[in-house]
Amino acid sequence: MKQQLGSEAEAFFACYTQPVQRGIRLNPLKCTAEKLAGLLPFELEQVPFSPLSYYAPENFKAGQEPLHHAGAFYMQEPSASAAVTALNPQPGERVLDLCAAPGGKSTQIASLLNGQGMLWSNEIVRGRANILLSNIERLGIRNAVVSSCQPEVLCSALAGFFDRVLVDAPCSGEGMFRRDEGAVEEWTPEHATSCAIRQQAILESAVQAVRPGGVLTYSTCTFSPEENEGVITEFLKRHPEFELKDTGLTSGRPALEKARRIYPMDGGEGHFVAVLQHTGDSVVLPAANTIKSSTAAAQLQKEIFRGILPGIPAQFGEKLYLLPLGLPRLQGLGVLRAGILLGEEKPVHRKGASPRLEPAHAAFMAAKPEELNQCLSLAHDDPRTAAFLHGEEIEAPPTLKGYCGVAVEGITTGFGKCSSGNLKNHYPKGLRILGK
Ligand SMILES: C[S@@+](CC[C@H](N)C(=O)[O-])C[C@H]1O[C@@H](n2cnc3c(N)ncnc32)[C@H](O)[C@@H]1O
Repeated sequence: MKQQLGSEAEAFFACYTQPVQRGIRLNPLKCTAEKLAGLLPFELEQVPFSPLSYYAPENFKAGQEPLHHAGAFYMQEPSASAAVTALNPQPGERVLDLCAAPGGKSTQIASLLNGQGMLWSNEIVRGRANILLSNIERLGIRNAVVSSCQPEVLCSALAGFFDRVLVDAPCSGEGMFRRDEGAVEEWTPEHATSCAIRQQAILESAVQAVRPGGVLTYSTCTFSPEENEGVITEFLKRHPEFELKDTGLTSGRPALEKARRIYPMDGGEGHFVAVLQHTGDSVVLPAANTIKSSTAAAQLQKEIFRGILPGIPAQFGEKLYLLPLGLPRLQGLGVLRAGILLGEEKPVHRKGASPRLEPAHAAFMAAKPEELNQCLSLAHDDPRTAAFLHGEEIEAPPTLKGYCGVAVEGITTGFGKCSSGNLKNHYPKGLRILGK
């Protein structure tokens, strides 16, 4: 680091005697900056890497905040938000996040797509893909596909399909040293070299998925030149059809002239970001999906939502979905979720009876209160909010009957089933706040 930073090395090492920098990112799909500022127990101070991100105090316990359960924000290390700012996704585009769990950058991409276009979030490790999916659900993202697939399989099946691809690569994690002692213990020079080999391999897969004219953004949270400038220099040698573009970031400092390095003294824990543009010719797109519309899914959609949302109501096994428009073929790509999970068909053990349609938590999370047929509105400090998040039955106006959303401060946070002035709790057991 002394060699890399020269006269700034002292300032760099001095940062390691300071507390870790934490960040919180607004989810504009569900909340506004004014609402967030009014309800959080600290002042919002903007970070220099993304207009949606703010610093958070070291002792802030997000999991205890009803607004976190509502999906109003995502906790993200401040400099990590720089990669998606540089990726610069535009509403209506198709964007692939190839190494996506736990979902910090995917949920940021979804915020910028603003419900238009398609986000494909992939995570190779299945257990981590489940965490990614739960964050996609919590933030109410409607237009995402979540998969757990090998990058080479996914990217060759979806060749040329994406306007923008993000590779937020697994790395030696030097930018994590202040918050994760495990990262310090794991670090060896050999580990950095093996990471660089893996990063090259992931980029070799990713490159196939980018359409001509499209953008490939590479990021890591390490300072090692081998995994950053080294990987990009090698990539450009192998791929003359790509050129390095300016990241558009003004914070941090230049690397390879157009890429960007962020160090702890720049206001975040540390990141490297490079933007590569495909300058090649046209490509053959993957086959479109031909999915039959399902009447059960359409019916469940009507039971939950007031109006018709864009998408294709579809059924796979007992599960009912509202699929995003323009999906490619999904077979063999380890897809865990496409679009909104509306709910499930449950068999009724009575002769001639049609199956019961049971809504899913995810369907309510993706809705604004005004889009729901029924919704119980609570203030964040209403004792029923805490009781609901603990999994308890709560009081509701007797006029509410059947499945009903629960909104905290105007943000849908879950649902329940109302009868006789009570709401039976359907807040998922795994998400409940334990203890009082
Ligand atoms: C830096 S993390 C991604 C963080 C994520 N983008 C976010 O912002 O929340 C890198 C991810 O790559 C995954 N990964 C590990 N080996 C991989 C491989 N060979 N190919 C693709 N992804 C891999 C890891 O499981 C990890 O979730």
